[in-house]
Amino acid sequence: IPASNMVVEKPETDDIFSSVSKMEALVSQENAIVNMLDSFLIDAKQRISIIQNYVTTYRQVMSGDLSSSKLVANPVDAYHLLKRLTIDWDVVERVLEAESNSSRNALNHVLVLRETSVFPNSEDLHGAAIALVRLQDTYQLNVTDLADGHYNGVDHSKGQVFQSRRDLSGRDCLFMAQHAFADGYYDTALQWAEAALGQFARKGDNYGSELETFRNEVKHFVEFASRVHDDVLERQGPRGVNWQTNSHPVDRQFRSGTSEKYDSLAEQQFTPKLYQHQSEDEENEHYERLCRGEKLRSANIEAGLRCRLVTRGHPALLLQPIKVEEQSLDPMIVVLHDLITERQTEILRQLGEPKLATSLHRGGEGKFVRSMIRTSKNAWLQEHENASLPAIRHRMELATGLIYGPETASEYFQIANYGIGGLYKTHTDNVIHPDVRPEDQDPWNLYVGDRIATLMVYLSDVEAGGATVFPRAGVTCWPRKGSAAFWWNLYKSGEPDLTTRHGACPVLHGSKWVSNKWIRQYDQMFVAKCGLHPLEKYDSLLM
Ligand SMILES: O=C(O)CCC(=O)C(=O)O
Ligand SMILES: [Fe+2]
Repeated sequence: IPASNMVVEKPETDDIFSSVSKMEALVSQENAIVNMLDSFLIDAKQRISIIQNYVTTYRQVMSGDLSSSKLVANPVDAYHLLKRLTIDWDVVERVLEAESNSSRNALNHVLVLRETSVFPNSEDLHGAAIALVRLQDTYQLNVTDLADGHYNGVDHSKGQVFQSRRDLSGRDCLFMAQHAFADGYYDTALQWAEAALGQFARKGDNYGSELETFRNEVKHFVEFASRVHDDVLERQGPRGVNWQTNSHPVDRQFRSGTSEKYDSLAEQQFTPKLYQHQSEDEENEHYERLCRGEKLRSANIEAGLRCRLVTRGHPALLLQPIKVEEQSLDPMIVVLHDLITERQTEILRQLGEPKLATSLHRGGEGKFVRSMIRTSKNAWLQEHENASLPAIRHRMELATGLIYGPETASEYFQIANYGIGGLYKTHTDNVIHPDVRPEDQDPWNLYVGDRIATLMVYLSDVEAGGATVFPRAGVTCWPRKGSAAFWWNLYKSGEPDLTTRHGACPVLHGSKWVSNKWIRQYDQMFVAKCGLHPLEKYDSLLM
């Protein structure tokens, strides 16, 4: 198996939050635990009532100013005293013993589950908290509404509104505030802290804390976070690669002295910077705006985009043409509607599901790492694993005019599933890196060439969020089950075309599945020929 087709190493303890598919397993897990606790509770209540009876009877007998000598003077009472401390006490003792066995059993049951099957750990909880903080920020959700479990979809024209079963408590909001702060969202950290007070004042918490104590906790956090907020704003400005603040300082005194400076900073308006290099920070800004569905291109450019049916005169396509929607002409990015059938999307998902492992991406030293830059799980499928796969591949070949068959021509099907807030920050799909020496490149990549093009099929709809965006090209593709996005990663000269840098937006609601097919350069030499000019580009689909 070529090394590059297997970039996934299963981490020793795989997290759960990065895939909705894994999260689903937790639901039945919790159900089993609660059923067990339920029967524990029924028995326990019986046992508690026996103990309660013992105590109540004693208190009844001893009520008033009854002295010990009076009690034992009465033969019936004396008899009862002896009975309580013999027979009755035996029963209570057995009940207490049963109680401790039973709670130990319940505990063991959960401990075994924890050892042997999917069970989240604190990393998962932090992952989920960071995901929420980022979703709020990316989609500019109202923090107070979100604390109430209430949020709008991304596409405002659809008017979708989501409501969760439970809201966030004051303490949950403070937890979010701390995560926002640690992740450099100094502005939203303060909003979360404010929401924390609101929620706590209205509903208290489950742990019995006093409002006053909680207020103090929040106050300390806010004082510290505000100082850092103002300091960062003063020194570094309101926004950078890994921090953001409000436009003005929180501290009023600080604000009044230097207000003009901040006013002018706040007035700086966003103007799209397309088809050219973007700094990391600019790229992020474009990414987020596109994720929210903002249009960054002129109406003029969008007016030139067309839909077409492609047949290439091929019999199979005459019967079932490819429905092409141009998303961008330069760079060429197209969506192929209904490329594969609903049934085929299900097959790909089902085959991928049991193999999902946390996605890795290339980190600083060229090593594959897992991080919050790519939060999803993925799996690789070889064609022989299912009889439907060659047919899917064949349709892809017809659609794009490229060669997929031999091991050297395209990679296995990669199946990916995104979890809560799952995303993949802007990147290129290229695997040959211009700044890495040839001897340090993966020899397989040098042998078969770079990923000349990407064909990515959406295997699910996504209720909200989860678009694929191209910050330099100003394009947003919305997931639709069975449809695919196609673009070129290389110029005809073989140089990487960085205008197709792209990313996956965080999933706001739902579960997103995609399947990637990466086509390698050298086997395409007779169908995707090289050009004469270094910046010459390929046509959308090879005709
Ligand atoms: O999921 C998406 O929308 C994009 C995925 C992607 O770019 C990748 O897997 O390389
Ligand atoms: Fe990609």
